[in-house]
Amino acid sequence: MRRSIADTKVEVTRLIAPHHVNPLGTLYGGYMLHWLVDAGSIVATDLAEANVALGYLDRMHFVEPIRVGDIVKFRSWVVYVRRSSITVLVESYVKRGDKMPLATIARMIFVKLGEDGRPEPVGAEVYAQSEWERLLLSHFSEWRNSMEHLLREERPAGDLPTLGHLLVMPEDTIYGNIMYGGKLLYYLDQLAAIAAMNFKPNIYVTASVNSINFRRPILVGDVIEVQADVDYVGRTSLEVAFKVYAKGTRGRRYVAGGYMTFVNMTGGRPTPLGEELIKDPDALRRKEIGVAEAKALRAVYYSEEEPAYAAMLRRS
Ligand SMILES: CC(=O)SCCNC(=O)CCNC(=O)[C@H](O)C(C)(C)COP(=O)(O)OP(=O)(O)OC[C@H]1O[C@@H](n2cnc3c(N)ncnc32)[C@H](O)[C@@H]1OP(=O)(O)O
Repeated sequence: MRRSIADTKVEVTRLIAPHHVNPLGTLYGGYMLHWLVDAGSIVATDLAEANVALGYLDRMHFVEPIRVGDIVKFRSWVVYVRRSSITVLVESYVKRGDKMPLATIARMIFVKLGEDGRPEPVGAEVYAQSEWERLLLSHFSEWRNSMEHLLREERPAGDLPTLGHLLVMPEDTIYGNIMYGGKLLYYLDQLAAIAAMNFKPNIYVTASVNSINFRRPILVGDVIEVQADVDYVGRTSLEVAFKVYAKGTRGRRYVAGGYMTFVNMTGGRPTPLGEELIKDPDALRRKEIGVAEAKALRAVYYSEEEPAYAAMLRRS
């Protein structure tokens, strides 16, 4: 089966309710992460016509605050297919009068699963028929093919402080007894924010997820151990590194890991943290890339014709 990238598009719209927002009145990052994974899972499942596993979520930026009563529109596309993996772009936008700025963007890699739960050929491909589709296909094929070493990465040896444990319940799952990636991200956003608050008690908002690798599946009945620590503090932002282990009848195994950036909004706007700290020198590089990308994303808007990401690529 062959479909143009444009033909894979899936749209979902949501209304923001009071229980979705933090004390500042802006949307909790965990809800947004869950909804982005929903939008990505739908478009990947639709193409694969089978179960798909979320394996990797690349830098995901929150570029526009969202408040109660906002209408948020999500659009997702399959932008590249390899043997058994499906690369997906998800964008969300928020209505502001007659304009719709980009609220978030996420790039995800899913893997098609066979009946036995193992990766299986997708059996479908996407092609480009317009200029923006060619731009995205060329960009994402290059990006995806450069990712292999990151997807296979085990976290470096050495533990971070253990922040908490969770028991995986049936309501946390997606297929059979596998924990849903959107639900894990929902919990991780809260736990990483707690790591930030343990470092300094402030009001933090999630600015970005700087990558997360879903290395192994987590099953119902597993106990998840979340380790997290602040590894970088800038003027008003800090990064939390986290590692996730699952413990159960199959022993203790490393299942996921990544980084999230939070901004101190205690003063109602980005507020100095009062001390700078660099535990992980790579965090500086992640921050520079993230800041540049978020700036580029703030300059593009919803367009009926194409993803905002295409406009951003043209400008860069
Ligand atoms: C929708 C959801 O939320 S699902 C629930 C959350 N996600 C999960 O539980 C997934 C946990 N991770 C896993 O189960 C495994 O790491 C998998 C299925 C992603 C990959 O399994 P592996 O045994 O490494 O697969 P294998 O070596 O056969 O490679 C198969 C494909 O997976 C890709 N792959 C391997 N690891 C990853 C990863 N972490 N992220 C994305 N793709 C990956 C490979 O590049 C290969 O792609 P290709 O066929 O297009 O070239």
